[in-house]
Amino acid sequence: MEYWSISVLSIIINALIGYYLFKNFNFFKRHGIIHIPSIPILGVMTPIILRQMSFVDITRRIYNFNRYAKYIGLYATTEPVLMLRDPELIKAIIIKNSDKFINRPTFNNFNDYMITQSLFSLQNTEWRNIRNLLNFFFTSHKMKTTFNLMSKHAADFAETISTLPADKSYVNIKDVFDRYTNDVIALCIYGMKIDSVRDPTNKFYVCGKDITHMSAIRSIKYIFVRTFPKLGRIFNIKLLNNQEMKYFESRIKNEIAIRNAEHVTRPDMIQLMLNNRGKEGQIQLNIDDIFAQAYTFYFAGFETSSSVMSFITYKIVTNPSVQVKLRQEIDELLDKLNGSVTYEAINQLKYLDAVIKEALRLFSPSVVERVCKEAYKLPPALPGEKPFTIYKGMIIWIPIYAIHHDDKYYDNPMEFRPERFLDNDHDPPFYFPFGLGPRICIGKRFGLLIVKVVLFHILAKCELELCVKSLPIKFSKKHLIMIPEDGYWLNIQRRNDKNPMKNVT
Ligand code: HEM
Repeated sequence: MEYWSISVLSIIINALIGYYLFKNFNFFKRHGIIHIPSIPILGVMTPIILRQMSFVDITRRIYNFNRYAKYIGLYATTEPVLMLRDPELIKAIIIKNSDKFINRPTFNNFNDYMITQSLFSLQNTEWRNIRNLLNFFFTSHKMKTTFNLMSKHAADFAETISTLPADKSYVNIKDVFDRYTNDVIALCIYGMKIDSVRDPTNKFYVCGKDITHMSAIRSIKYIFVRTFPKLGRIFNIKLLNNQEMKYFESRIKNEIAIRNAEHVTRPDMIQLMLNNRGKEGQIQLNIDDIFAQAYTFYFAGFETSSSVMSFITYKIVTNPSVQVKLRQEIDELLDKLNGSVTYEAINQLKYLDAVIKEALRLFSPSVVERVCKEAYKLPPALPGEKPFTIYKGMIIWIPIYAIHHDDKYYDNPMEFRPERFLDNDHDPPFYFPFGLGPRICIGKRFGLLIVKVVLFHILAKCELELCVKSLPIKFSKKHLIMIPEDGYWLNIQRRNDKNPMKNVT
């Protein structure tokens, strides 16, 4: 090819790339919408990519950009996104008009089956059918059965950590809770007995931890595929294509094969999906679909629950009067029940419930996302401005964390004060740590139970204290979700005061 034709071709390619990268950049200015300034291409994700700021802090900065705006524009990389600030508008969109905002931004462009087929990513009728099927696992009736499995496991776990030798009693509680959560999810959702607390190199745990870990490289791939879906397809970029994923997949599929061969049934979620096979009019899932959902529940439940446990423990240890009150409440219940604990009884522990709710307010997820299915007209963001119509395909963010930290809705929002949730029949109106509308977290009951049960057993048996390695918790700047930066260390001792928990069942 001649020199001049190469030059022309490269000018055209560069112009196309430039157009593609910058075509949206004036979107909000053109529409006269208040928006947070950011640099082109990387947009508000710049501090995440440079690891300067955690994602929750970024969302709070955008939210606080203007205290009076009903919504604020932003560029998440090259994509224009609308962050809704006004709770009434949020409810109108996500609850009253949920049919127009039922889906999350598409993950269809990912090249991993377990991502595209997961309940998290599915859209419209496909999502609704699977959600209806899986909802059954999270009914309160089903949770009672799950409680028995969970409580036995948690009692055993509390016994193990309460008897650590003195030189090992400084523990990284995040690591310990990771293992505990792994084992409980494996038991209650897959029907598999794993003991990664006593067996630190347990392969299922090691692989599970790897495949849920948003490493720097995975986060970059994730942002890249979301920003340039077509290129993601062309280069066949996968997030979960490693040995650990293959091992995890083989363990779940093997469990299914054993059940098929031996006609074994278990009260878990895998069984729920298997039982649907061959039933007329019911959704039929093949083995890959079942695995995709199994993976989703691990991915969605593991880091969230374990981080919440760590954050709550941190708040308990740094507020000793809270630990005393919790212990009193738990001891009184155990006295009353003669050392045995039931699903109904644990759910009556009002102070424990308030501590968990308050911790979930302070450490809630950053945002939930929806994508618009049909044009939707909004009032002006600020008085005197023009109304704006959200277009089909536009992404909206609901900033849970920022709303939970807004002093308009919570007095001294940074303060840990469980009393906010005591003596109220209803949660505060703008409280939604599990999201909202029809796509609210399906695992909410399970997540609350797993946290409640483990705290109950730990506080009944152990004394938690700060240790020389305890540092204030910081959010990781390496992750899109909120997790403590370097774990969290504390000292765990067996309780030696009056303790009715000697023979707890
Ligand atoms: C305890 C901590 C947890 C928190 C704070 C949490 C929070 C959330 C949030 C904010 C969402 C998005 C909701 C929305 O878009 O409106 C979500 C979705 C979801 N969560 Fe959770 N979650 C937790 C535990 C769990 C557990 C234990 C499981 C499973 C065992 C789970 C499974 C899911 C699934 C599958 C979805 C997607 C639901 C759908 O699209 O239909 N979560 N969660």
